[in-house]
Amino acid sequence: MATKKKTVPPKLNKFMHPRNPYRTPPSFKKLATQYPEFRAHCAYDVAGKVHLDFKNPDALRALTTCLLHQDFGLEVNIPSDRLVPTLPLRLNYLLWLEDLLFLAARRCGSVGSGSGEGDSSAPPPVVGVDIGTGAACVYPLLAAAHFSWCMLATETDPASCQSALENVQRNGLAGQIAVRKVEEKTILKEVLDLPETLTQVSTLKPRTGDGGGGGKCLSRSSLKSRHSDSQRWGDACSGLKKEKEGKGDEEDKEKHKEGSKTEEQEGKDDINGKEEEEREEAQERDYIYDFTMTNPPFFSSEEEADTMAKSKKGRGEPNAAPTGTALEKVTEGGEVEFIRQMVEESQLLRDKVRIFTTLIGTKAHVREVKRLVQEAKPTSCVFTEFCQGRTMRWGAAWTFAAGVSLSEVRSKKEMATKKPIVLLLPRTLMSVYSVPAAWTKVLGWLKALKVKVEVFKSTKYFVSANVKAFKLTWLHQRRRRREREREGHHQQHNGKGAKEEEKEDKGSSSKRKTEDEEESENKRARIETEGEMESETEEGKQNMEEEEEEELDEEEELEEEESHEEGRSTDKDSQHGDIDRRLGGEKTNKRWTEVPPQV
Ligand SMILES: C[S@@+](CC[C@H](N)C(=O)[O-])C[C@H]1O[C@@H](n2cnc3c(N)ncnc32)[C@H](O)[C@@H]1O
Repeated sequence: MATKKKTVPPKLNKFMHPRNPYRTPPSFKKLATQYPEFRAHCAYDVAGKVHLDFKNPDALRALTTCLLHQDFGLEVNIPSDRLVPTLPLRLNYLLWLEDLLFLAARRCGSVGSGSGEGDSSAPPPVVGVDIGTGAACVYPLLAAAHFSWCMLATETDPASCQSALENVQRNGLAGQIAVRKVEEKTILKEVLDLPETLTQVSTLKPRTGDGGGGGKCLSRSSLKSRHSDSQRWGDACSGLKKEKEGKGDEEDKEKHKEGSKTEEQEGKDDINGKEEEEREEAQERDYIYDFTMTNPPFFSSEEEADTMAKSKKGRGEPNAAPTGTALEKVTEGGEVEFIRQMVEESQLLRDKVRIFTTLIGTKAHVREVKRLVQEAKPTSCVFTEFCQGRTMRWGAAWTFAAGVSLSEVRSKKEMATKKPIVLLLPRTLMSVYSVPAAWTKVLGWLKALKVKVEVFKSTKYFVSANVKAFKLTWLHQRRRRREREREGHHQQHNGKGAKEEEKEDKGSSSKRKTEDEEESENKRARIETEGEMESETEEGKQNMEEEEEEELDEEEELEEEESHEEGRSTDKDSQHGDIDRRLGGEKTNKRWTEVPPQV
């Protein structure tokens, strides 16, 4: 009897964050040699290849704790009845945050609003908040060890809170990470604003010297240089590469000052005036927290958690064991309700927190979260996807800070899906063929079209701007093209015989089918990507929603990647899945070359 072939979804590692060290999977062989507790869960085949039993929660726990030790110098204890965090996803989220922070630093002065205590010349450290840190305290520990950020970690579950605290102390990071037990209904407002919390946070500072991950204080200035270096590994922030080519901000500023005002500069000044004002306003504001992050409990009830864990969704049995308790997985109203409350509270804390973020566990919730975030009317918001192994997660970030456009941070997947449009201006259009001259030309055209232009940065070498269309002329493009084609076809048809027409029809229908398939593929890619969406005008928003609705109607439910952890999913994370198939020291040795040098 023929057995049904199991569909294996494609691996998404190439879309992992460019600086994620686990883009190249770790060597199990090496890990097994170094860590007996990991070796205890390994089996060797005749070729000497190491296999891990992903269905065994203890094996998953050993993998995570050994990697945390090997790669970040962290000693972490994960209680046997608590969630085992997978590291590739955790790093993807943190690295995305780093990109957002860099953007905020570039756009509105200092990032790092916590204490710069003791040394008045030292730039203030980055201070972040992890809501629902879990027993491992994984995000704060990685944030402290690898990025040198200071963290406030909150947790409702007393046992997890105690375990988190012990993990922090075990790693000598109590001066850099504060852990607070909070009440269930508390998310942001009731904890971030408390005088006790503020006192606690004001004493935090990055550990001097080289922490586990080798990080040093990642303040505003170091964020800048870290990112310049990191461009060698990838272009997480659009436009940054070109900025580098522009030989740095300072030099540009000087040149700007020195030169007399040219025609081009006057054109720019118009737009940049408002931008400057916004930037100054943002600089004046003193944020206590640079960001908040959370991996919210996902389910609304234990029954839902069970059903989801058992649901195969056409992907076969879970490859890895679900870990975590109901306490960690369930919250009243589920993930969306948790995020709704957080968004609501973020409006009250707009002057205390620079960037709010959340992880979204399933694609089905992304649209609702977008709506919630946009309704809060942030100055900017962005949505992204986190790809690792065969698992996808989504992220949302929003800010009320002036002059920050979060959508400048693009995910690799989005960049790969959306091809850039390249237009070359003919030399004959300008007497001087330079970037400023070209920009003046383009700006003239855009003004004539009454298009809204927001300039992010303008130098001698490049201009980065956000251009918002006056109205959505591209909507229903496909339908319109079809109509045009049909009209043309009818006109032709009048002068042709029936046989000839039939022949043609066959040809065009197969061609149409291929076009349809192609279009559908593109849409699928677009929907899967769910790229960033800036706050738009009301009309824009509505149109965008219509467009999305159309896409979703046509595509129906896209298969979602879900992870083993928290019982959310059926598929393994790359950390737990890919790696056993890729052994060998060479790849492993190369792994860390993907991480930019610590600043
Ligand atoms: C899905 S787990 C995430 C744990 C960890 N951050 C991680 O990513 O591995 C969610 C955690 O949030 C905690 N939690 C639930 N509601 C909370 C709230 N209102 N404030 C703080 N923590 C909460 C749960 O106890 C649980 O530990």
